[in-house]
Amino acid sequence: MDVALERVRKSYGGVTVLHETSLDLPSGRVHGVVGENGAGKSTLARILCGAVRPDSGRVTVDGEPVRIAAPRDALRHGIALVTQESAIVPALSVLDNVFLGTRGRGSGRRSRFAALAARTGFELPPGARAGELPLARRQQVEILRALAHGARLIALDEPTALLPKADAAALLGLVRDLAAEGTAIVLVSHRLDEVLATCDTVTVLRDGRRVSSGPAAGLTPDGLLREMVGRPVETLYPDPPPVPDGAPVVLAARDVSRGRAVRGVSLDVRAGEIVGLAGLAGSGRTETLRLLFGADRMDGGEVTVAGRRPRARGPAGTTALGMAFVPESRAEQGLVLVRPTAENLGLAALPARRLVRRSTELRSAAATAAEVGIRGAGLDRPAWTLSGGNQQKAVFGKWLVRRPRVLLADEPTRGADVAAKARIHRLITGLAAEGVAVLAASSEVEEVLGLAHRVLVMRDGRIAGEFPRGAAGPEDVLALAGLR
Ligand SMILES: Nc1ncnc2c1ncn2[C@@H]1O[C@H](COP(=O)(O)OP(=O)(O)OP(=O)(O)O)[C@@H](O)[C@H]1O
Repeated sequence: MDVALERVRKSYGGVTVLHETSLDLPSGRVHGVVGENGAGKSTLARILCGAVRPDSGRVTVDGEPVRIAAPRDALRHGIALVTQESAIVPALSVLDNVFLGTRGRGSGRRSRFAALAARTGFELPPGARAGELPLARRQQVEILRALAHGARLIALDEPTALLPKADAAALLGLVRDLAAEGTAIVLVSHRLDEVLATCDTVTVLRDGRRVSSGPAAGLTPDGLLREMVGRPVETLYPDPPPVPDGAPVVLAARDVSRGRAVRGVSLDVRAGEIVGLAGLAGSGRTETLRLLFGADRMDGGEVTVAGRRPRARGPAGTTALGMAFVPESRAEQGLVLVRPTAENLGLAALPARRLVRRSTELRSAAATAAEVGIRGAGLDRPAWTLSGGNQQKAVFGKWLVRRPRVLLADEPTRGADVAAKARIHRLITGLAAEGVAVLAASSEVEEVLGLAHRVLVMRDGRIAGEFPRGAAGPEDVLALAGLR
């Protein structure tokens, strides 16, 4: 089955976000789509899968135009989209999500599920509530769903953004296998090296225009980056500013525990220090940050900020002491997507000033948006109209307004393009230079090593060890993390 986009165009409120763009997506091929945050990659993928209707242009299957008005129609034509912000039904089981909308019930489904799991290597509990799975695993549910529906074209929007290298490599291996069996794949990613290693062809989008499209062979990450941005970019991670001698401990955790996920974590972060939290998926990184912030209740242990215990339970108590938290899932926990971006940027400041003048809010939001480099439709538009990478910048911006004392960040650069990533790193080191204590977790070991003064490695809910800056490479960290 050969799918093609023919001269599709999309605009919102008079702003064209995708100019007439055509793409051929033949079966058995992996087609990469790259571009800066907001370039139009997700819009393209959503048009293909019926989640967005183009203003003009069409989708054809084997040369015949098809009517795709909704994701349901796309699935009927064998086209499925797997996004970063998961489209699963949280209250349903994994099994029910995978077979949602297909015929057949009962034991037949169980054995088909087992077959799909074996084929993909995904170890998913069929009876678990899908909403309880971590984000990276929910995406696996979506991939199984696409396969269960017999999809012949699967578009994957940043499928490796939350995966450590080994898991990312396994997923990309699966992508190649599916292509070898005849499935057409669209791969949207900011990891240019993996795009080049996995794709047969690559299309570069810039400001909603296709600037190039051709075989991946012969392309380099640097060359792609130049085409993406059309100007020189700063991509080097800055060295963190040195921590002054005698800088006081700001964030202290003692024996923090919750079930089997976090088992007696103790750590100190000093003013101006950036501490990285590394570990494999499921090692307890995300859970530890959530406990420190009070997003989940601890079974035992103590958290203090500058020696003081929170006076109220939960985030109310920790934010009052100056803690800020950039969560893993911006859509669920980071932003109120239906509200304007300006309001989101003012959110964290709310308890301090209960009544906000609209003009003050907009002015303050504009300053923050410029500081973090948000690009998109106006600040008065709902936050969901921002592209993924720009939403991530907004989550960051929201906390800058408050000038926190402690910043907890889980996957701080998820979905950010290469330039935006460097920008977020500069923001983090800038906060550290002002004396903020930073604890940042990432599934990307290189990122933690590049950013932090010191890296704590988690394994099975415990801190397995620690490396000062420059003392370890990615392999050392992964070995301590328990990578086989
Ligand atoms: N419903 C909408 N209303 C207004 N603007 C929108 C809407 N949806 C998308 N946009 C705008 O369209 C542009 C392209 O967004 P898109 O999500 O396709 O970018 P992207 O290349 O996928 O970016 P990222 O790498 O950040 O995910 C952005 O400027 C975005 O703000």
